[in-house]
Amino acid sequence: MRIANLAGRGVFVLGGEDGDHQAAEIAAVSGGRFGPDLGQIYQNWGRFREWAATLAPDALHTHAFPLNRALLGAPSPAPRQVFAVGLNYRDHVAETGFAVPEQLPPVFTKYVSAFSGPDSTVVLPVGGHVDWEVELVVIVGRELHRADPEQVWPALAGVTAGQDLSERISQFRGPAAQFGLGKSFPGFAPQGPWLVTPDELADRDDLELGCAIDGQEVQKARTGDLLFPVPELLSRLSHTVVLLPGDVIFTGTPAGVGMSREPQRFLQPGETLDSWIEGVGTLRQTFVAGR
Ligand SMILES: NC(=O)NC(O)C(=O)O
Repeated sequence: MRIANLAGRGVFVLGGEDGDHQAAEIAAVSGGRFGPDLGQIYQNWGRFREWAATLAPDALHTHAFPLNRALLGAPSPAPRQVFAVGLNYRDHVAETGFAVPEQLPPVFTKYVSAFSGPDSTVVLPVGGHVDWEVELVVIVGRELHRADPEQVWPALAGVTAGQDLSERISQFRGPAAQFGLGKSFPGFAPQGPWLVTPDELADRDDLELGCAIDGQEVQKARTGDLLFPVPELLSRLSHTVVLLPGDVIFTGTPAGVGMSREPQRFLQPGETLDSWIEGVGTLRQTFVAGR
C-alpha cells in the first residue's frame, strides 16, 4: 500500500513505481472514517490498516483521479518528533574521519519547518556550503517504548525517501556542532514521493538508494549496509524516548557527500539533485541562489 500527502489530504496511490499514478482520497473511500488529515491516519494506524486490508480493488478505482505530483507534501507532514541519525554507514564514517559509533550513532533533529514534498526548489543560504545526503526515512505507526528489534518493523507505518540537506558552515560553526540548525533551513528535509508499507518492498532490510547531481551519480549504497539497521536503530532509540505514531526518522546517509570530497564540492544555483530509493520512488530538488 502507498499513502501520499496530496495538498494536505491523505490519499491512496495507485499505479506502478515509474508510471502515471492515480490517487484516491482516503476520506472519500472510508466514508469519512479516516483522514483527510494524515496525523489522524497515523494516530489510528492499526485500525486503518485493518480496514484497508478489507477493501476490494474496485473501492479505490471508483474514487481514482490523476495524481498531480506538484501537489505532494511530506508523507507525515506534522510529526510530534523528528529524529535524524549521523554516521550510520561504515563508508560514510570513514570519509568523515570520525570513530565508528558503538552503542548508538549521533542523533539529532531536523525541524518540521524544513519539510517539503518530493519535488521542490531550495534556496541556497548566502555564503553557505550546502551538501546532499540521501536517506531512507521511516515513519512510526504504533508507539514504541523499550522495544526489542523484532517489534520494530510491525510497528512502522512504512518508509519513504528523504534528503538530509546540510549547510556545513553553520553545522560545524562554534564550540559544539549545530546539526539541528545546519540541517533545517527551509526546504532542507524533502521527503516522498509517498509512504510505502513494508510488505510492498522486495526486501525491506536491503534497498538500493542513491542520488545524482545533474545526472552525475554522487551516492549509491544499500540499506543492508546500515551499521544500525532499522530494527536495531529504533529499538535503541526507544530505550531513551517513546516513539509516537507519525514520528519521522531519517536513518543516516552513505558515503559520497560533498564535504568529504577532494576538492570539496557543494550544491550550486541551477543544479538539480535527483534522489531515489528502490521500490519507493524519487525526489527532485533544484537549487537557486539566496539573496
Ligand atoms: N545523516 C548523516 O549521516 N549525517 C552526517 O553524518 C553528516 O552530517 O555528515
